[in-house]
Amino acid sequence: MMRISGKMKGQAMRAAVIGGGVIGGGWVARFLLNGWDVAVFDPDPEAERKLDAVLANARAALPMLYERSLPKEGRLSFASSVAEAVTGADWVQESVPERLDLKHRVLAEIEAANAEAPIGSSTSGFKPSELREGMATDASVFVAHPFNPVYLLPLVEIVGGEGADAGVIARACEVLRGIGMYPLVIRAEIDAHIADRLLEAVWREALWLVKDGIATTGEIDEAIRMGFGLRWAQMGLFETYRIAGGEGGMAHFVAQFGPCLAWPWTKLMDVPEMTDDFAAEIGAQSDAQSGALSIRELERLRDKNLVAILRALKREGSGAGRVLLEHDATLDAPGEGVPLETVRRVVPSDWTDYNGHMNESRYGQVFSDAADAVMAHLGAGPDYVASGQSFFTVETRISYLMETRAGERIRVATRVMGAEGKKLRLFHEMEREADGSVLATCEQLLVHVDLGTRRSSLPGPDLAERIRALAAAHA
Ligand SMILES: NC(=O)C1=CN([C@@H]2O[C@H](COP(=O)(O)OP(=O)(O)OC[C@H]3O[C@@H](n4cnc5c(N)ncnc54)[C@H](O)[C@@H]3O)[C@@H](O)[C@H]2O)C=CC1
Ligand SMILES: C[N+](C)(C)CC(=O)CC(=O)[O-]
Repeated sequence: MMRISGKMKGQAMRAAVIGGGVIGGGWVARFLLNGWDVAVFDPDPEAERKLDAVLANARAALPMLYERSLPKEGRLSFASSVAEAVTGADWVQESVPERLDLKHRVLAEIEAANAEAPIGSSTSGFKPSELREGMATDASVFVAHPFNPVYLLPLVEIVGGEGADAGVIARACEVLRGIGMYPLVIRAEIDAHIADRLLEAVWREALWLVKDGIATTGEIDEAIRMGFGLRWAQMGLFETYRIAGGEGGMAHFVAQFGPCLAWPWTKLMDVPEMTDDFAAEIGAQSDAQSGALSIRELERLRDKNLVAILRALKREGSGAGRVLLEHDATLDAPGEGVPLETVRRVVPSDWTDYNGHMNESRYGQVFSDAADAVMAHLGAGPDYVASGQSFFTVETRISYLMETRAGERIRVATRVMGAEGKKLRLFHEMEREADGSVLATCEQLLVHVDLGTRRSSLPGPDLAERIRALAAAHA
């Protein structure tokens, strides 16, 4: 009977990743950057070098998604066998190539060395019942199918299949949420789960379009990224089509476009034969389209775009942006020490401008966030605002001392410099975490406000006393 470790917050959790290729490497990054220790086993002598490249990309991208710091990065180790990697692990993620005989062999080795940890398989297409065929116990492996790049995209399709332990699936989902992912539990096992079934239909049609000489690989990509690809990222398929039905919604959409399903718009199950010539033609078109950049360069471009898209979705709380907001809320908030630490984060790339450094408007945001953290520390956070009282900033003076670049970790230390009646004076210092250099300072004057009258007002005696105590501590 498998279980998930009952370790408490603060205790290092350990994942074992078996197979450190494209997907295994992504899992390693996702776990490590969320504070888990990770042991990897991969017989490829180049595995460590390749993993380093994936990790460098992940470190440059994932932390930018958050308004708070991710936990301290975990420790990475390379094991010399499956058994060594999985012994004592709290989670095992199998990510070896998509061959059932190989998966059976590796899963049996995992099970022999660790009969307790849940074993997620990254398989794109195999059903859990197929994976379990070679195993001694009944339900120790389930499908945990991620999407590339695993360190940025939240979706993991979870398929337990018949006989899976519902409690373990529920706990597995909790673990995945803890590392910022979105587990989608699929109720029935089918070949290729949900998403790859959809993707394969699109892939088949795209191959036909190339094969029939209708479109090149580049034209097909433009058809996706200039139009429906953008829609899919934020509303998916059904919600998008509901809107496409106008005020009549889905009913009108189905009435209008339902008959098209019977027309020869698609070739579906008719698969173009992948002859050597056809494979070479696709390869040549793809080289002409994207060959100017190396795969690593393309990965970095992809990651930058994904970070920007995800951060835009986060602003609206839509789609994957909602997952990010929820994960942000679980990360440790600053708000300790004298002076008070009020911001700790990474500078996202969309905060930089044509001069290649953080734009001045973003300093305003950082210091505004710092003031919010002071308010929360004083017990004047969102609940206080909802009760009809708040602070307004009436004056800000920022000194830009050094350049701040994308990807840098910054922290803000804040002192209460004075508190007289309705007025609260703050002084913020923004530092580069790596060397403690002061990058900018900010003097801020806030005034306590009654949100009912929208005029300045004295804070109540309890808040006034907390402000006085903090000012005294910072004097
Ligand atoms: N590439 C993709 O877009 C996606 C792949 N997947 C699934 O993830 C799994 C892995 O696929 P990729 O990472 O793309 O393949 P890959 O070829 O990039 O990586 C597989 C890795 O497994 C290693 N390996 C081979 N035999 C091994 C063994 N006995 N023990 C440990 N490691 C071994 C290889 O050296 C290689 O580094 C497959 O099941 C695939 O279906 C899932 C989502 C997306
Ligand atoms: C091509 N693929 C079947 C391996 C793709 C996936 O499984 C998911 C993805 O990341 O597209």
